[in-house]
Amino acid sequence: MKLAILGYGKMGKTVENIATSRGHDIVYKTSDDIDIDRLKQAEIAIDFSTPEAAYFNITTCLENNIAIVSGTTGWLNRFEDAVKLCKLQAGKFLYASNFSIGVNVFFELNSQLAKMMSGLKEYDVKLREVHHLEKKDAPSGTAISLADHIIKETEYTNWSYPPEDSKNLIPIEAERKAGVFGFHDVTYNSDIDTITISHNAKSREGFAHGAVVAAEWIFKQNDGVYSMKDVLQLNSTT
Ligand SMILES: NC(=O)C1=CN([C@@H]2O[C@H](COP(=O)(O)OP(=O)(O)OC[C@H]3O[C@@H](n4cnc5c(N)ncnc54)[C@H](O)[C@@H]3O)[C@@H](O)[C@H]2O)C=CC1
Ligand SMILES: O=C(O)C1=N[C@H](C(=O)O)C[C@H](O)C1
Repeated sequence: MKLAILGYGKMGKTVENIATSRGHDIVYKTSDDIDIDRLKQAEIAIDFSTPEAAYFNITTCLENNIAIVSGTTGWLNRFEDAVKLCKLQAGKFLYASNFSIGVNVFFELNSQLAKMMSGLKEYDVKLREVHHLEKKDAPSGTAISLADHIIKETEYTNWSYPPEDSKNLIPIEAERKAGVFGFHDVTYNSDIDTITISHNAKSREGFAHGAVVAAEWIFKQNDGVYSMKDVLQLNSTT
């Protein structure tokens, strides 16, 4: 595939290595405003930019008939607008708060566990995420996805950050620590015991690999808005 990389930072560079090793051509990469003529040389774009830039990058791709895969977090207040534009333009758009296969398995586990815990009123849930010091947004996109998945299965109505002590809200704690690529855990606590599930990323390879696999997958699909669930087709009941 002829690929454009929008956001040539830590993730953009890891994507470049993996995409090149899988035989793709990087025809355009930028860490700044898009040059549309250069973007148009690509068949598909992968965006790992910033919360401020992502929406513009995604919509610019859709307006120019370039399929777009985005993993940028912290811009989702505009997600529905991007979905509308994708449908209007008959484009291809895939978003994931986390592209790693392990985290997508963890998402399924989290939903299953939430379903099991939903009737057990003696337990309270909380989420925790730890990331490297350069991360711009908090809480992480992955933590928000985990909270949204729990909300779907239980009586919790929303999440809180910074964490609030409220029965209806799922508290999310965020910590910034050197060298952490991405750690998430979900804990159910009662007076009797504690149940915790967690995921720890050992590098950025898993995120970048998943994003390139998602780009290869969407390249072969019809127009539409897709998620990693569509790509991975994990064998689950949720
Ligand atoms: N979905 C997933 O699996 C993952 C998502 N992320 C997310 O990806 C994003 C990027 O993460 P990192 O690479 O660690 O950050 P980074 O700060 O290393 O890289 C971001 C790059 O975007 C550039 N940039 C700024 N304005 C731009 C614009 N208008 N157009 C294009 N590029 C622009 C910056 O100069 C920088 O080089 C973050 O939102 C992060 O949360 C990170 C890892 C995995
Ligand atoms: O910024 C990061 O590094 C990461 N961001 C994503 C998020 O916000 O969930 C995914 C991963 O945890 C790494």
